[in-house]
Amino acid sequence: MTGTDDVLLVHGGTPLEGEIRVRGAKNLVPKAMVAALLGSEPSRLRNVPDIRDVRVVRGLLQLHGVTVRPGDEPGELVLDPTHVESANVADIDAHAGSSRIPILFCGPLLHRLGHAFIPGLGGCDIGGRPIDFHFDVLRQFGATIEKRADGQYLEAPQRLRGTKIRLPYPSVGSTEQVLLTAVLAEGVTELSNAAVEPEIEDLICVLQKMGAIISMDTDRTIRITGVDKLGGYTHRALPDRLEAASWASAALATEGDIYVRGAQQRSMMTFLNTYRKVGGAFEIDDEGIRFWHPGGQLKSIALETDVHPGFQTDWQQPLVVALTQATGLSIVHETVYESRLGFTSALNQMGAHIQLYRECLGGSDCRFGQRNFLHSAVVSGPTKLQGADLVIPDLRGGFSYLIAALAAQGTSRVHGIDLINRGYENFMDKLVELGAKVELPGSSLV
Ligand SMILES: CC(=O)N[C@H]1[C@@H](OP(=O)(O)OP(=O)(O)OC[C@H]2O[C@@H](n3ccc(=O)[nH]c3=O)[C@H](O)[C@@H]2O)O[C@H](CO)[C@@H](O)[C@@H]1O
Ligand SMILES: C=C(OP(=O)(O)O)C(=O)O
Repeated sequence: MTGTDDVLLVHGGTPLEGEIRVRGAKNLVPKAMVAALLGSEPSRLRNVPDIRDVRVVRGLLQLHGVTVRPGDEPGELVLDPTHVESANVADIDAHAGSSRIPILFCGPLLHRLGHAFIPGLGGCDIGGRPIDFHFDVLRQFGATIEKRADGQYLEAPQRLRGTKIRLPYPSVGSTEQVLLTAVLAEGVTELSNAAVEPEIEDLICVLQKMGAIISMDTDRTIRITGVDKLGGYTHRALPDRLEAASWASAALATEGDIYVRGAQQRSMMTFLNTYRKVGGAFEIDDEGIRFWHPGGQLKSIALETDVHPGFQTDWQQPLVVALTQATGLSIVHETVYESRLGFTSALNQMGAHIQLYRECLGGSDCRFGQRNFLHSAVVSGPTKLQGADLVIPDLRGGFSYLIAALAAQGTSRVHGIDLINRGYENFMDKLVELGAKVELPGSSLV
């Protein structure tokens, strides 16, 4: 989708109603694909969504000699790493800026080839997003790293060695970096202050199936005993709890009713508690979760994003749109990313009342309180939203703009919708299935 195709006209005011399905998690699937690189046999990954981050990783794996082909069932990939080889730097560099996943190729490539080239990373522009923890831990394993103009060059002169690591913050990517590196390193690795998101647990399940030895304590400590060789895996990816929550927020903001097939209670407990506090209704069965607006007024809340088991930061932006419809003052304290509230200025143009603050509002102090970042918000509601011209800033911000446009009176022009394909499978088809009145300019209602 490019040029004018990248604009969507959204005619708001219709509740979203019906059923959609979420497949494997954007924040697990590409990493499980990278894990396949560590094996000496093919792996089978099921429940793979057709999203851009998956395509990027597939391309990078293929450049390194991994064959990737569809498996027997829809959404299954077979990844064969038997002939891993060095890739051309210029070919890898063509993926610069496309996703955050390339950084996770470091450990597997160092084990398989003794060297790795990592291009500039992409991902959402919601903060500085440094990768210092990643390189600090890789150095501790024994890797050397050289930053050049086009990217990072890494080498492992000898087999990487297990080590004792304490992360300064429970970073998801850095925890995964340690896991993907430690499993084949010599000796034991002890990682403390690790992230323990459900996607990390699922990655550990993948690695255990391959032959890794990994234990998790209740105090954010993960111990990995390195092994000499790993095999392949067969794994069904856990469902995307972030996409599921986005549709749940869309149901609330548009006064709709959406059954999200595939949504799982276990990984969404914190979201579900918050949803209930706001006044949203849900019903859980074996196949998914139905989310709906039960009528009456929504309630304002105090919300703080945090690492798991806290309220996931990627749930924040879509839910804020629903909070514009709640009665009273809601407080949102974003503690994971320093710049994840900028998207609210467009909501204000649509009629919302959202004021940003540099202070840590709503309870605890976070890393950003003394550093001048607008990372707290007060949302006053309810406010009627009006259609507007919107430019999508990032993945979840983009989905939030779609929700806002659907909840608004009148027509919105949403620019940059291709970005949403990075993490939401077939979102246009799903919108149409739910009764949204959306239109690509120049064509009839889709
Ligand atoms: C592809 C993927 O899985 N993305 C998810 C992953 O991102 P990602 O793995 O990039 O997020 P991290 O958990 O690493 O980042 C959390 C915080 O740690 C900081 N940090 C991180 C690494 C580092 O080397 N130095 C550093 O300072 C970041 O700037 C951020 O403030 O976890 C985030 C937190 O749940 C989610 O929002 C993203 O959707
Ligand atoms: C921040 C996100 O993703 P990424 O880390 O891929 O940018 C997200 O999924 O909301």
